[in-house]
Amino acid sequence: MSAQPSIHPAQVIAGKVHAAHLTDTTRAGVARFVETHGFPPGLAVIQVGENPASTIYVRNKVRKTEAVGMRSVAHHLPASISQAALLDIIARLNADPSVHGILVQLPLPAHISRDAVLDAIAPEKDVDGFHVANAGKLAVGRRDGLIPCTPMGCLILLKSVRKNLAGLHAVVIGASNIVGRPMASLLLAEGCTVVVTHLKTRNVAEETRRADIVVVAAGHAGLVRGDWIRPGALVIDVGISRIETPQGTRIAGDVAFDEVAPHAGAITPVPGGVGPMTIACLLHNTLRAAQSAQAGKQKGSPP
Ligand SMILES: Nc1nc2c(c(=O)[nH]1)N[C@@H](CN(C=O)c1ccc(C(=O)N[C@@H](CCC(=O)O)C(=O)O)cc1)CN2
Ligand SMILES: [Mg+2]
Repeated sequence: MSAQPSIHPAQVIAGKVHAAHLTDTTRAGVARFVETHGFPPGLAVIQVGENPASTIYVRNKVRKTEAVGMRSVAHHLPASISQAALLDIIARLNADPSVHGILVQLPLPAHISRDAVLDAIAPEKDVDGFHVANAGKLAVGRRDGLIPCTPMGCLILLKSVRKNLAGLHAVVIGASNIVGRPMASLLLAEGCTVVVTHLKTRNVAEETRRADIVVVAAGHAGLVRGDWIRPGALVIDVGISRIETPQGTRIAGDVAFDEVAPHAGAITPVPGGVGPMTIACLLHNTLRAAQSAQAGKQKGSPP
């Protein structure tokens, strides 16, 4: 009998199921919070302009925030709003004790500085984890900051298939502040050897072929091909692109799923993989921010 190549279909990681579990845990935590303090955690969501994808994500965030028993405050602002007026709204939310989390949906219109807006959010209310203070804490290995939701979701999914990631070789494709860089910091904190590839990397496939873990956040549909992946590797696909096909629009990830799945040990699908974890982690961060705010008050209150 001739030897057959050892091809085992990958475990498909059900992000939706993991997101539902995390959301259940948050819902229970919110109930305990309300019982203890007599009011719910509050999340303010700011959307600027009419980006259709943002409208869907914001609507989902509001719905899911309320579904776990938290209070949601939505601000939908015109695309023409000035940066100063937006900063003013953020300042008011920073000062509002009933608001524990604040997020500004990205992308922002071109006339507004993303960094100026994100850094205006009080770091302890920055439930996206994008403020430079939270990014800095993560980068230096501190655990007391708020962690960006998508990379946190990726890590939870990775650990659902392999508890101990120490010593593994991880390759992150994409160096954005929202996914790639914080993902690299989280993997480093888990004990991985981490390579971050980006637009200027000469041969990305050469890097991924060595990897036990590949996290792809490139925004380039189907970038990662079957022969980029070493047998048994864990593959996390953060990409979401809308592709026009003769059958209509379809959502595609950055990984050519049908080619990669036969080689991978485990792989996330798109849709239904990382995406649902992003909002579940946002709710988790909001509860955590509310708990920290209350603990801070108790510490600071007179005996
Ligand atoms: N302030 C922020 N802005 C943006 C973030 C963010 O975390 N904070 N991330 C993305 C958008 N995003 C949440 O805001 C987000 C993207 C995708 C999903 C999701 O569940 N995707 C589904 C597919 C849904 C579809 O498009 O049809 C999936 O992958 O299964 C949730 C949240 C950019 N902006
Ligand atoms: Mg396999």
